[in-house]
Amino acid sequence: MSTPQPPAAGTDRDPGSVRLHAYDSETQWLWGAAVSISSALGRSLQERPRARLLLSGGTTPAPVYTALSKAPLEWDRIDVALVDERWLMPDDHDSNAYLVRESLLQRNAAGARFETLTRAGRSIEEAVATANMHAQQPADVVVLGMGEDGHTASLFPRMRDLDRALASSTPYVAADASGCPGAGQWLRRISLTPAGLRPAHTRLLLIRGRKKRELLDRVLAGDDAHEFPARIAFTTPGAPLHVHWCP
Ligand SMILES: O=C(O)[C@H](O)[C@@H](O)[C@H](O)[C@H](O)COP(=O)(O)O
Repeated sequence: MSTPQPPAAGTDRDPGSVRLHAYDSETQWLWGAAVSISSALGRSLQERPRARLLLSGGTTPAPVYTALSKAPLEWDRIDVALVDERWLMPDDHDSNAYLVRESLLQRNAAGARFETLTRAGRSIEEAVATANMHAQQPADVVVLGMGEDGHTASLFPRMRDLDRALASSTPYVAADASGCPGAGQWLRRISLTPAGLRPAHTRLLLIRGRKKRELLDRVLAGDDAHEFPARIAFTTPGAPLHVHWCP
């Protein structure tokens, strides 16, 4: 069987509720994704006093966040929060909060209001309760990533309590990723759940590289989120999923 070829730059494919935006270069990808996020936020701000943006960490999205920080939006009307977090304080360089601060909350976006998931002196239970309180305001835009094991947010294949997280009625849960190699050294985490993703108006998945493109095909070929938790990105009812990919 031949390797599936990605569509040409900028072409869109629509297998149901998933739209693939495939670009030839990193530059096209980061601007394509940044413009999509910024347009969605701009539309929300026309309709509501404030907009809410949920962001993932990982090694992929920083260039998109840097491009987005230059968008001419009314950033003081935008609340930025996290899809997930390792159980690290926001000033830890390995935290997702640190990544978002360094890449997005600069330039025009410096005036956005930022909600970290962790805070000194707060237990993980208190942090989850606070996240669930803030999430009463549904997200306008959710930016997801996908690990090479098919995880998204901090929902890992074979994670203890994955069932509970997938079935949770609350938008955030505490996660124990012991025994999940994809979690690296950060085993205690806080994660968005399908219940938290469901009300979002716009969903994006940012991925790069041939391996993730091939993984995406496998992920899209089924619907069991236990095998690949990233499937919640398109199996959770609600907005279509926009996948932005480049080699
Ligand atoms: O805290 C995290 O690890 C992230 O929020 C996580 O969900 C990320 O989006 C994926 O791991 C993809 O990461 P990469 O882009 O590094 O593959």
